[in-house]
Amino acid sequence: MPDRQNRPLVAGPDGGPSSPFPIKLSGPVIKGFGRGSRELGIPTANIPADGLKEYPDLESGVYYGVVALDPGRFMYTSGETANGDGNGGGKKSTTTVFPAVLSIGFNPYYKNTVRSVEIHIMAPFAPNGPAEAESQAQEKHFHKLPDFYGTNLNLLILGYIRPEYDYVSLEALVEDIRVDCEVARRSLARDAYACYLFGDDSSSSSVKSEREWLLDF
Ligand SMILES: Cc1cc2nc3c(=O)[nH]c(=O)nc-3n(C[C@H](O)[C@H](O)[C@H](O)COP(=O)(O)O)c2cc1C
Ligand SMILES: Nc1ncnc2c1ncn2[C@@H]1O[C@H](COP(=O)(O)OP(=O)(O)O)[C@@H](O)[C@H]1O
Ligand SMILES: [Mg+2]
Repeated sequence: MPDRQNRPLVAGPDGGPSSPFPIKLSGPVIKGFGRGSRELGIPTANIPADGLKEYPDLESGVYYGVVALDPGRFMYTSGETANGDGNGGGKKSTTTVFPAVLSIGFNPYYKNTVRSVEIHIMAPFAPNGPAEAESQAQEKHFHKLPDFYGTNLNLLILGYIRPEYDYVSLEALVEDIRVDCEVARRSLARDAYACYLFGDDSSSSSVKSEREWLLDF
């Protein structure tokens, strides 16, 4: 395993997602092994891996992106952020678009035999990006929502962070995931990525259509 001390805190080009991103995956939230919350303190919404068949070359690893949950089953009600709904305020849709970090693969630490897609949904942040203090506060506790098993989830993967690793301890795995959350937040706060979260009027037609897909349930 390479040096995990001095990791870059931003991943992917500043100009926006580049091929093969954005990658679209969706499906109902299913049960995993129950380790995310219980052992790591980091809940991950697992969705079926079938959608990966369309991307046979996609390597296992850790990615960042944006997520929406079917508002017919799950409605986000927290007023934690500056804009509350995470959509930048005053937008047509009230469905929250969340920043997310995810793992695709076999979880080498646990030696799974089946490939899984597991998404940790992070707290929404304001359109001008997470302030340093807000970011540090979020790092202390991983974001927890009420359970939403069975809810349809749409995911746009926007960038790649790192390969999956085995670890010497659970603490080392959790610490790397903490840094992944920071990398995802900083990467998504850049203008060419934040538009997927906030959908401002000046967004390009491709961003608009990808957001339409994201919010279509
Ligand atoms: C951002 C992120 C990065 C992860 N990186 C790794 C990793 O490098 N190696 C690993 O074995 N598991 C990794 N995991 C997966 C965790 O081990 C997994 O979330 C945990 O086993 C929970 O599984 P469960 O949903 O089946 O309960 C990562 C998970 C997340 C959310
Ligand atoms: N921030 C969050 N991100 C993802 N899932 C969350 C979050 N908060 C709560 N959950 C809930 O926790 C479940 C995941 O917990 P986890 O311990 O990983 O269980 P499982 O092994 O069944 O995936 C999700 O399916 C979802 O219902
Ligand atoms: Mg999980």
